[in-house]
Amino acid sequence: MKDLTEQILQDVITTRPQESFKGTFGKVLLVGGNHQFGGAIIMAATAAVNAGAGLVTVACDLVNRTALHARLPEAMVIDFSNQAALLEMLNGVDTIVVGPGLGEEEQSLAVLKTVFANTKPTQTVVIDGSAITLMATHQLAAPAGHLVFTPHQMEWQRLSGIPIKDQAEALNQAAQEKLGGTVVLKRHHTEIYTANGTFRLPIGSAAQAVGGMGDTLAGMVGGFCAQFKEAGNQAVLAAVYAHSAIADQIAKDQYIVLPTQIATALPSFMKKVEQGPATHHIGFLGGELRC
Ligand SMILES: NC(=O)C1=CN([C@@H]2O[C@H](COP(=O)(O)OP(=O)(O)OC[C@H]3O[C@@H](n4cnc5c(N)ncnc54)[C@H](OP(=O)(O)O)[C@@H]3O)[C@@H](O)[C@H]2O)[C@@H](O)CC1
Ligand SMILES: Nc1ncnc2c1ncn2[C@@H]1O[C@H](COP(=O)(O)OP(=O)(O)O)[C@@H](O)[C@H]1O
Ligand SMILES: [Mg+2]
Repeated sequence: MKDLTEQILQDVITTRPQESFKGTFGKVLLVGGNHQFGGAIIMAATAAVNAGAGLVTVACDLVNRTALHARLPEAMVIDFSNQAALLEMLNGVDTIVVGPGLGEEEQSLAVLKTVFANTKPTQTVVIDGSAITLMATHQLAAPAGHLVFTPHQMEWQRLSGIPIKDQAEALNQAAQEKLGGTVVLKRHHTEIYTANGTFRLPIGSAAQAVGGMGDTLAGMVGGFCAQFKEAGNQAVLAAVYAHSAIADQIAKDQYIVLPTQIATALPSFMKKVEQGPATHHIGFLGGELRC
């Protein structure tokens, strides 16, 4: 297993081409946020927007619409129970993030089945939270697309059948190969299982053990995959690294890190990476963050 380094940020977060428009940087659809877990999809969508996705739409329970718009007017919103609207959005985006706050009710399952039946091989599909649990409990086949699973250890137990205490590299790698796609196994020192090897995140801390931290990561992964398409899987690795690098910065002054602070800090963090380590005395991750 190879430790990720800051270099992954330099490799992926490059200067935007000036001859461009919002479509250049990818269209993301985030599906989740039922009547109970609206905060999850708001956090994920905020992370996707702040990570630089060109155009972001949320499909959720409309009870969350006002809150979403009040927090994030950059995002558009559709009703996740409106089949026609959902199909149209699924057809028009590059990247789909499904699961944050989706819940495990009948309605959640129906929405997930619609998503899984209508993705395309060219799309990136980030499968998080409730979507992983529903996939496991209802034995749903994986959808078409470049798949990125982002389970925490219990979600990985549900999906892979490997008990948490047995989640070691060889078993996890075998389960990833069977499943296809990339697996971001979230834990202290998150592990990323890919078709091209296994990586370990050497940074991050217990200050991140706050509800919504994974929802934020899922949105960041979606945003990075949409914007940095050519980077492929490297974009996933960069999102995972940036998420905890920002958290470590904030944790220098705070006992806990709020997930929303990570999203807020993202644009300035990415600018520092773009400028490169040479412009800073103690490395670009040593600079001040706005959050
Ligand atoms: N503000 C919002 O709207 C928020 C909405 N959210 C949304 O809620 C939905 C459900 O997601 P979930 O992760 O909260 O619940 P679930 O999948 O049942 O897992 C919890 C169970 O697994 C166990 N467990 C063992 N190891 C673990 C580990 N390493 N990491 C985590 N858990 C671990 C754990 O053990 P326990 O804590 O009881 O000891 C417990 O028994 C999902 O859609 C998500 O997006 C949340 O993001 C919160 C903020
Ligand atoms: N002790 C810890 N050390 C490092 N990272 C942690 C720790 N606890 C939680 N995290 C990170 O926080 C996130 C938690 O994800 P998840 O459980 O899905 O949160 P939620 O569903 O509440 O948004 C993951 O990225 C995980 O790696
Ligand atoms: Mg989660």
